[in-house]
Amino acid sequence: MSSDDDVHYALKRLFGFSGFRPGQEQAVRAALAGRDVLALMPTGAGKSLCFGLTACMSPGVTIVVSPLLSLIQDQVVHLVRGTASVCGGIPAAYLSSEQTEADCRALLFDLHRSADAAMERVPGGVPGGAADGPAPFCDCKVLFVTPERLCGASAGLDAVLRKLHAGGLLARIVVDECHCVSQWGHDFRPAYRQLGSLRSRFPGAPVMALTATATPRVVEDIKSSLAMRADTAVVVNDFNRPNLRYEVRPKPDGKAAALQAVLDLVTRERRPTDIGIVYCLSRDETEEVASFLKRGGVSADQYHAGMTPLQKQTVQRLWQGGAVRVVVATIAYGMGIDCPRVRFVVHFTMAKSLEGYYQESGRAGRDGRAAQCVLLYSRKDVTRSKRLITLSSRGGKGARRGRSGPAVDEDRSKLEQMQAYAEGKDRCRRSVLLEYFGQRGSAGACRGTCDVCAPGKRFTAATEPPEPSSADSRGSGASDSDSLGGESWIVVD
Ligand SMILES: Nc1ncnc2c1ncn2[C@@H]1O[C@H](COP(=O)(O)OP(=O)(O)OP(=O)(O)O)[C@@H](O)[C@H]1O
Repeated sequence: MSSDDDVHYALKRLFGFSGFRPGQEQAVRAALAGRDVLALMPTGAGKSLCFGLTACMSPGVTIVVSPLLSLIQDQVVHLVRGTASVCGGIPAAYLSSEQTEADCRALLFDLHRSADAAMERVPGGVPGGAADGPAPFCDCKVLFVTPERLCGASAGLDAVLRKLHAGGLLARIVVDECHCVSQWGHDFRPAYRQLGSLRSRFPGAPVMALTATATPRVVEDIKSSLAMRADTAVVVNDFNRPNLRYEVRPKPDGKAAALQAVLDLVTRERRPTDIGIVYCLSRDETEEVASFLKRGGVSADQYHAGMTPLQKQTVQRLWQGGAVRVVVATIAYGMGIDCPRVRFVVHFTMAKSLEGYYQESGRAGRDGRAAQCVLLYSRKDVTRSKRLITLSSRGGKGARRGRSGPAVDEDRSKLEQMQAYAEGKDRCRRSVLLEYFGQRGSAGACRGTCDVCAPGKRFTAATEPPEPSSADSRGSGASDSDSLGGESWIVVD
């Protein structure tokens, strides 16, 4: 186990941060003590640091399973470039189908070499690894892979992992966005289910699982699906995002009026420099809304799963740079979008679950400053979503695949809870969200920052404190720790 000073020194030396955010230190310390860790931290809380720092402080290579290539690329860039000016860049890499054969082979070769060196250090090649002395240098400390790649038929990767494991250099297996493991989660991904086999494939390698959205039922499912140990440290943060202002407005009847409502919101209620996201249900709808906004003089672009990786990257880059103000997106624009200064998130169509809503609206205000989250609600949209759920059991177009029986019932029940949130007139929006994640005792957390607690109030830019002079309040990455999200954390042993 590392001493207090070691962990703080490494945080400053590697990431340039002078303090931890809530929950980070507990997760890192438990992991460094060799325990499995399940961390539930709200969007933007800094989950990547939990595995990044732990990886740097552990001998060997940490494998990070992440659901999307775009997310993986983003995380690698953040780890390597984000720390470049502080420590020269944490060595991270990824394996994907988009890399050339030669690049994949070079990376696997490097890992093989490290594992061989580890075996040579031990008399007779008996695995002993880290405990037997300083680990040999390995060019890669964090290796990102998709679940399909890790559990699929990649013989090269499998051989490397076995060798690293035998040499005691498989430091940890991290399952990012681990709610994808669960059928009861809102983003179930069949390949995540197979990750449970990693425990028997690599006995002794600790597991760290991270998510921003998991109900108590999903937490139990994650623990058993990943075969996490009985003494797993469960680090649960306060999910409250005090800087987000929640509001539900009736969506005007008729397409033209609904589109005008979004345009008004983006132009009249926001500053011309504010960037934001408008979520829609379908690709066609994103195109329609983006075109309308553009005709209304707003620089907007659409983003959905039907676009090429290059098109998606371009939109994301332009938006993060401020050249595009509004991204009109399906839920494909969600996990891993890490732009600190998003001032508004509008749901043109209701999310299909409260987890989805929490995660999508949670893209706003990651710099800790006030941000507006508006849901435009119409019963017709509920009907559309219900139809998609029914289609999903038959594998219809635009529907979630692979849903059947109890999972479809679960989807219906989640939609009903979302509908209840939208139609609720007397329950604080914030409390409904927090209680959904099992965080009771949230009364008083809102302080008039939702439309139920402050009836008739509009949480526009005019009601927010003035912008600081520097456009990006995150700064160089060498900032102090800030209190994004709640102040408290709980560790359940
Ligand atoms: N201790 C800290 N002090 C200051 N900034 C931090 C700290 N930890 C993380 N950050 C910054 O916070 C931002 C968000 O971190 P990160 O992307 O890991 O969040 P996340 O929890 O993975 O969010 P999401 O679930 O939405 O993807 C990053 O830019 C990161 O550099």
